[in-house]
Amino acid sequence: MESALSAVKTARRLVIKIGSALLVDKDTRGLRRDWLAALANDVAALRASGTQVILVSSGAIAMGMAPLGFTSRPEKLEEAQAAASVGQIRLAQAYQSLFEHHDIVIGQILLTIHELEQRPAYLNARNTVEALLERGVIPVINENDTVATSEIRFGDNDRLAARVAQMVGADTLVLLSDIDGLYDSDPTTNPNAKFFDRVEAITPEVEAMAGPPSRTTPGTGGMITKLMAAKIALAGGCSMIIMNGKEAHPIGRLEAGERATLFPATTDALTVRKQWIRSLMAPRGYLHIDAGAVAALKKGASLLAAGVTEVDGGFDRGDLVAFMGPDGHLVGQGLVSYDHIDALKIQGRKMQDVYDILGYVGRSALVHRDDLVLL
Ligand SMILES: Nc1ncnc2c1ncn2[C@@H]1O[C@H](COP(=O)(O)OP(=O)(O)O)[C@@H](O)[C@H]1O
Ligand SMILES: N[C@@H](CCC(=O)OP(=O)(O)O)C(=O)O
Repeated sequence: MESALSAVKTARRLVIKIGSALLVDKDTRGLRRDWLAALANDVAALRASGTQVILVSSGAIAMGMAPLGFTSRPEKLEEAQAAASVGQIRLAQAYQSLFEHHDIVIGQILLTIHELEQRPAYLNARNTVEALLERGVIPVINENDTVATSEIRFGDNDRLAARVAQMVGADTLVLLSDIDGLYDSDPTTNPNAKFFDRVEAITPEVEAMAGPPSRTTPGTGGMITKLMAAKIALAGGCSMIIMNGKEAHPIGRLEAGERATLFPATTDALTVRKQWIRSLMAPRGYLHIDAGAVAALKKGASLLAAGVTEVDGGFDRGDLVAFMGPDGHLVGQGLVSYDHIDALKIQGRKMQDVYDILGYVGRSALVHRDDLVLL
């Protein structure tokens, strides 16, 4: 049976969420520099073993409090946003300088719900993460607190991390928290609370264990937002782990047998994605493809522009298009990487020519193999 450790060890793509309470000392309000340096070590080890790591880091508001003279987390949105503005730049600086010691280049991405829910912003964000990972860069993601208004704000980074995990098709999401996992009631108030090392489903009974959101600690979410995150992650085919990250080297500690709560996914991210693509019913366009392309798709390849003989319809990048074989039959469908104007220009052409034709290099295939299904 999958354990929290194997969910980390076998992940090709791992999202690690770092809560505010870990990064910022609750008494001094300063950065826990040694802790972050040790985390950089863990991330370097994961990367060396071939795991792609994406970090979702809170801490902007907490880091901006001391410089602005706030002694508690500001209640007013504009004050929290001012703190985030001051704190985020410090946070990024800290990541940059501490990860540099391990020859790790980091890239900052600040997201709002908009980018996670609306195409083509979603596709741009996803492609940026892909481009960073291809180059060995560790993306460090936070909510863009300074522009997100209250109605469209996550506020906690648990759900943001789960949406990111879903967006990048991560296998496992690790929430590093100030608590080692889920108990049947809040263990900070009930010393007899029972710990779970595995939760198969987020039932109403499980949700009732989490209690209301916390507002007292440097973090914001409490256990309930972690369970909401688990629902999002599991729906995306991503397993989730809650573990205590307070002590240095949390990932190393997991390897040494430290306990954690695992929410195991019952399916993988790619299967979920393919099921979703299969369920889509309204193509915005048609790509007529030759016999060679049909054979390549059957072997699991991406659809290259070279195999396309005709482009029909007015579609945008990311829209659903259907593939028609040489005999006029429906072969499959997928999410296209170019809009119809550019697709028309590159149809039948080799990918090497795409730059000359379009003046930019898009994704290497017209429809990537992860974005298509045969019907
Ligand atoms: N059933 C529960 N199991 C574990 N923790 C719980 C539970 N109910 C409430 N909590 C509280 O949730 C807190 C974790 O949330 P939070 O402080 O927001 O963490 P983070 O900063 O990692 O986002 C714990 O410290 C604990 O007080
Ligand atoms: N984006 C906010 C995150 C808010 C926050 O503290 O989230 P969490 O650590 O999930 O409780 C920040 O950087 O301050």
